[in-house]
Amino acid sequence: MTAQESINTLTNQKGGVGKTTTAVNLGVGLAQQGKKVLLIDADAQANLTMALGYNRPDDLPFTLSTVMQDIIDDKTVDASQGIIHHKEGVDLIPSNIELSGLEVRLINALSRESVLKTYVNEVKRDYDFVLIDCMPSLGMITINSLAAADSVVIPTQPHYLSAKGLELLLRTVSKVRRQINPRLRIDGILMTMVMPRTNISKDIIASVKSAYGQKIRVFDTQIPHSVRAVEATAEGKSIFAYDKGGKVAAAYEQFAKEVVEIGEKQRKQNRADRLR
Ligand SMILES: Nc1ncnc2c1ncn2[C@@H]1O[C@H](COP(=O)(O)OP(=O)(O)OP(=O)(O)O)[C@@H](O)[C@H]1O
Ligand SMILES: [Mg+2]
Repeated sequence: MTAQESINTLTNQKGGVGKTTTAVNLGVGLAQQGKKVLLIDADAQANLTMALGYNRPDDLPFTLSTVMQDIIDDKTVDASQGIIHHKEGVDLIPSNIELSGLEVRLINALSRESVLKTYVNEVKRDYDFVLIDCMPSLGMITINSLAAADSVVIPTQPHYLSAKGLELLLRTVSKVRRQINPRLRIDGILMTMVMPRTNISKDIIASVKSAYGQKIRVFDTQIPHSVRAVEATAEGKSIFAYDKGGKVAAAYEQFAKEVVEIGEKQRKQNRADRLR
């Protein structure tokens, strides 16, 4: 497999829907499929950084805000500096609270939408997948993530799915596509924390499929609700390291395979389009 399969951003401006949990477990799941994966923590809350066991992100000397600030200041960036090689087989650009200050500084920066893209372009050749974990907002850093990405994965808790919220996100993606990043695709909606036996989950998933299924894929994989997922994060481990035989690990393994498959189909499609 060639490098640079895909740069995916996990976005939903709704908080607590499973973006970070999906970034960790999709990332490690892809690494277990033999892919080289870089995880980028694009949230000042640093949940992704902490979910991988770095409990004191504010002590880290080198984070996403360091590189992005260097790019804004037009300094040369040593792209590999500060990348953490994690023992579960993924690489990580961590984050900390300093990223919240950057949100404001970006407003006056030159090419303010493409600072993260400049960085990703430097590092992506070393990876098959770059996964960007967004914060729950549609601010400048999230716009930077959408500008840097090839595609968007939208984790959604069926319980909280708000049609209005999804519309806003889809409008933002369309706007980014028109104005900044024409190649941006939506890979699909991932149902997280699903309680399979409850009617509310079933009804909401069915209504999402009927409302959006024509335009947007709803991934076949659904991530079940389980306290194991919460415990794994608290321990600073992926679900594969924490509860390998459990249903959440099985679901994220299946999701990683689904993402690889979709990527392969997409590349075939891109090649066919180029030949046309
Ligand atoms: N499959 C699951 N089953 C049960 N709880 C889960 C599951 N996935 C995630 N959680 C828990 O739900 C909470 C929110 O998850 P997570 O932090 O991944 O969401 P997020 O979208 O990244 O949140 P934010 O918007 O704050 O960045 C966390 O406490 C997490 O441990
Ligand atoms: Mg998060």
